[in-house]
Amino acid sequence: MSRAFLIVMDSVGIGGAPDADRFFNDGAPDTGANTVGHIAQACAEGRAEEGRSGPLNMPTLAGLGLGAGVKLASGEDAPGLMADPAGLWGAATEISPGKDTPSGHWELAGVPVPWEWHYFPDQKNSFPPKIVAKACEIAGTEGILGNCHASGTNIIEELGDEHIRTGWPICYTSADSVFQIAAHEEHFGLDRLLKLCEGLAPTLHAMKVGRVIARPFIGENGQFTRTPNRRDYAIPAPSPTLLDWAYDAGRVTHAIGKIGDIFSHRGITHLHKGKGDADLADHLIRLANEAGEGSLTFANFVEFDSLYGHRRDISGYARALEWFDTVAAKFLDRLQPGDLAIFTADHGNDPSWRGTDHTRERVPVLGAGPGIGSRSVGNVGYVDLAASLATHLNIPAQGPGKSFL
Ligand SMILES: O=P(O)(O)O[C@H]1O[C@H](CO)[C@@H](O)[C@H]1O
Ligand SMILES: [Mn+2]
Ligand SMILES: [Mn+2]
Repeated sequence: MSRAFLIVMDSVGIGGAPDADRFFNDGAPDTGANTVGHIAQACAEGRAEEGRSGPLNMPTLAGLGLGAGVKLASGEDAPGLMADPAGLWGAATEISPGKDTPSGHWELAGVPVPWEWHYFPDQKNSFPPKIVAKACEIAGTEGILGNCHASGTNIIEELGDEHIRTGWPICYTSADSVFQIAAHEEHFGLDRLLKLCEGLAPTLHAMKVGRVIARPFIGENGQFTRTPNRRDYAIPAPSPTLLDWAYDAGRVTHAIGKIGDIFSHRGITHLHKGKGDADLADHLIRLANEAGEGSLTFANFVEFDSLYGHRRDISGYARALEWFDTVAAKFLDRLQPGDLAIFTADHGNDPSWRGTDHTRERVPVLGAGPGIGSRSVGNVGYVDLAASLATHLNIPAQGPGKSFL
């Protein structure tokens, strides 16, 4: 028996998606977007100097083959990361018709999305009247605020005071298939916000809206901050995923961070959450020491995406990558003979790109563990990660993936 770890660095794409021309930011295609490549280039050119300095410094993940993966996926150089790979390395391509978190994670877990998501139009009154009416009915309010595409941090700054005055929830969406509700934890109430999201979810899921997301915030007088009590209510995956395969085979499955929400809490025996990625890193490192034989640990580190990608903050994203690299080193040091850990991502979110939405990209495949050795797996599919981890764990896989082990 051996252990498996699947670690998703949310939005850490490496460019080169063959269908990037079918995905958009601000109405223009994502062709050419490259999260890691463009951050590395900005760092090398001195354009990412806030709170850090110089070329992107990621010795551990670059050592496994991150820079080589960027080159393979996109043909571009990633200055500072072009070490000779010492791990199992490659690039993975998504086929699901969405560049969002559930699509990416489900496909990495072996299940491509078989349907088209419903997206709300980028216009005044993005939401149909029946959805607005349902939100009002559950919330017990005369109306909603927002009803448009927005950045979550901007909209609470704009509408936070009005929300406190009227008591109306702030409902907004983005280029993703999401219905997001921002509300004040004290004035509106956190429980009331969660009940509102939970109550709306079945109707929105029936329309193939991927997630209803609670976005609680605190503060007063135009000064508002979001709290860690975000909660995602996602449509269940259409068929059993890697988590279910492991669970059904009697294995222990550890979910770190958002994984529980993304998989509607299916196939999970242990949930490990935290206030931020630093807490999640502690969980990951602890589980490298403690996870039992035959277990699967599936982690998501969200702050690359939520704090820096959507905010188009290149320095911040670079700081997060450099910090995470030190976490990866501590984690890898604790792996045991027979273990396999794969670092990957769910989509891109190039902080140098136009707009504020995700970017369609390939993602890295970086496999490591004592005895795993160095080899290119080439260009694989997202689903092949699930098949490979199933092979490693010696459990039956389902769906279209092929193991690269
Ligand atoms: O701007 P915020 O609220 O962070 O929203 C972002 O977070 C959502 C879910 O990950 C994305 O769809 C994007 O809109
Ligand atoms: Mn994501
Ligand atoms: Mn995102």
